[in-house]
Amino acid sequence: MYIVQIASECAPVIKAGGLGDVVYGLSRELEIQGNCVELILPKYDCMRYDHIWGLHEAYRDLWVPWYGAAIHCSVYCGWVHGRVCFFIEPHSEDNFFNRGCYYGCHDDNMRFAFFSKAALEFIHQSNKRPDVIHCHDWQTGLIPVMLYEIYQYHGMSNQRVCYTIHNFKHQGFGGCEILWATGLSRESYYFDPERLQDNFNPFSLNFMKGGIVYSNAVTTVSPHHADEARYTSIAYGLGHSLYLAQDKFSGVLNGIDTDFWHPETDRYIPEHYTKDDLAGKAENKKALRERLLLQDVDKPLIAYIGRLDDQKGVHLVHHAIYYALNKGAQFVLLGSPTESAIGSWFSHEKRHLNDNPDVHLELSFNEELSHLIYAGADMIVVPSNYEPCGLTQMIGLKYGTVPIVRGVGGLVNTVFDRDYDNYHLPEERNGYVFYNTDNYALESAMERAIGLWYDYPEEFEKLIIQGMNCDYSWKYPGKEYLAIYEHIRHK
Ligand SMILES: Nc1ncnc2c1ncn2[C@@H]1O[C@H](COP(=O)(O)OP(=O)(O)O[C@H]2O[C@H](CO)[C@@H](O)[C@H](O)[C@H]2O)[C@@H](O)[C@H]1O
Repeated sequence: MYIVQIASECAPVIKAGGLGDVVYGLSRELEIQGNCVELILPKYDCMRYDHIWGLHEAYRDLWVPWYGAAIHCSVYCGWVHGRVCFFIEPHSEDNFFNRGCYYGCHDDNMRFAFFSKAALEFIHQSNKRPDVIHCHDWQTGLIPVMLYEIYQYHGMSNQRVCYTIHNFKHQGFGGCEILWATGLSRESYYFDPERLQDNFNPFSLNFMKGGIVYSNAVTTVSPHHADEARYTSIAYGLGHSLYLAQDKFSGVLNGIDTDFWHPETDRYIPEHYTKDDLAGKAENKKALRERLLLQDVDKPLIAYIGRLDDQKGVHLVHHAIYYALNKGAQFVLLGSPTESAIGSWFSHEKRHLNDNPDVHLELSFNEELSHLIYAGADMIVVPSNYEPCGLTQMIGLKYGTVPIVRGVGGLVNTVFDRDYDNYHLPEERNGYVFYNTDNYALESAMERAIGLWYDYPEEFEKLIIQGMNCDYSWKYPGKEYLAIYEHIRHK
């Protein structure tokens, strides 16, 4: 099958969070399973060019219709760790992708509406005719809309769209300017509850709703989160749209790319190790302590890695730091704040804890350091308010780092409480789970984990190995996506 992935991120060249990992990892797996896969991405000025091989101009004159005129674009092609990627570079005063950031601009909706239009225009003009176009999150929600309403009349009537929602919180909104810019035009047609009109604000168009309404298949990134989206308010107002789309909506658990995330081959960690010989893990713990100037003592090391965002339960992340220190553990945090208030809060904590030899807070995005933390820590906390899938617990498991998670979203599908899980045999359990959002709930799980580490080290090691035995690779999710593609292709 010929599949084109269109997204705003692809790890490691463009990565703000888990979306990038998924776009890369899924693409690689689909190729391994015998398919032809290409990716279309924006050409940001700040992406990691050192991860692109053979970048060259592949298509010089792509004119993309925009506001009744057209914007001139170049399309570059290069290989990102083996994946063929096309990067779209517009030449206009808007400077859509030369902003020194991926997201967070006042005109993000216009930037990604343009990217969506340009991606379709590129497919159209270069005569690519993929069987399936797979788009991701709000940034590409307009692709199935434009495909169905415009491009199918220009020789693209056989293309089918699978649309994956990684986070319902960010949906992409805009007014009639989006319609005029993209050439969709007809205001009264799109400002309709059955099309793009937002379910709560009648004066707004909703990109993600467009993705749900117009795609042939809609997925989110774990089965449990699909249920949450259907039956709770976590779909942020899109519950009714999902209800209407119920026949094409499902949850497919993400995987992790076990070529990139593997303690036996990881290029960023000083010592490799396996589940049969964990000595290397202890060496990585030492190296991590050295790098972050933590004291080398007989204490467990607990980590948090992720965006510092309300979604991630930052109040519990904060509490976890102090609770760990009180209970005789060390704590390392690697977090990228998504709001200035959260950034200031954690910067304040960082200064406050600066001289403590048992804690380090790193407030930045650092891919290399994240690998060393996964390899060197004993436990990883994921106390999210909601979590569509969550990759850090799966990466943690692969590296023998015991997850302590809140039982929501994909965390429910991947972490099974050592002491209380009713559905898995003791030898299949791999971590600790708590449910409430208060400090006591978190403490109940952390206390059990730290207690096991101190009092029953052999039992703790058994838990590590059980976690390393879990297979959260892309092998099975890749097959599930292929089954979805096959299904929509023949419809
Ligand atoms: N400061 C930092 N430095 C280095 N690396 C960092 C980092 N902060 C995060 N990362 C890395 O980014 C990824 C984050 O994965 P998450 O599952 O937490 O995704 P996120 O919430 O961004 O995305 C959304 O999409 C993904 C993918 O579908 C879902 O799993 C998730 O639930 C949903 O919220 C991991 O690879 C992690 O190591």
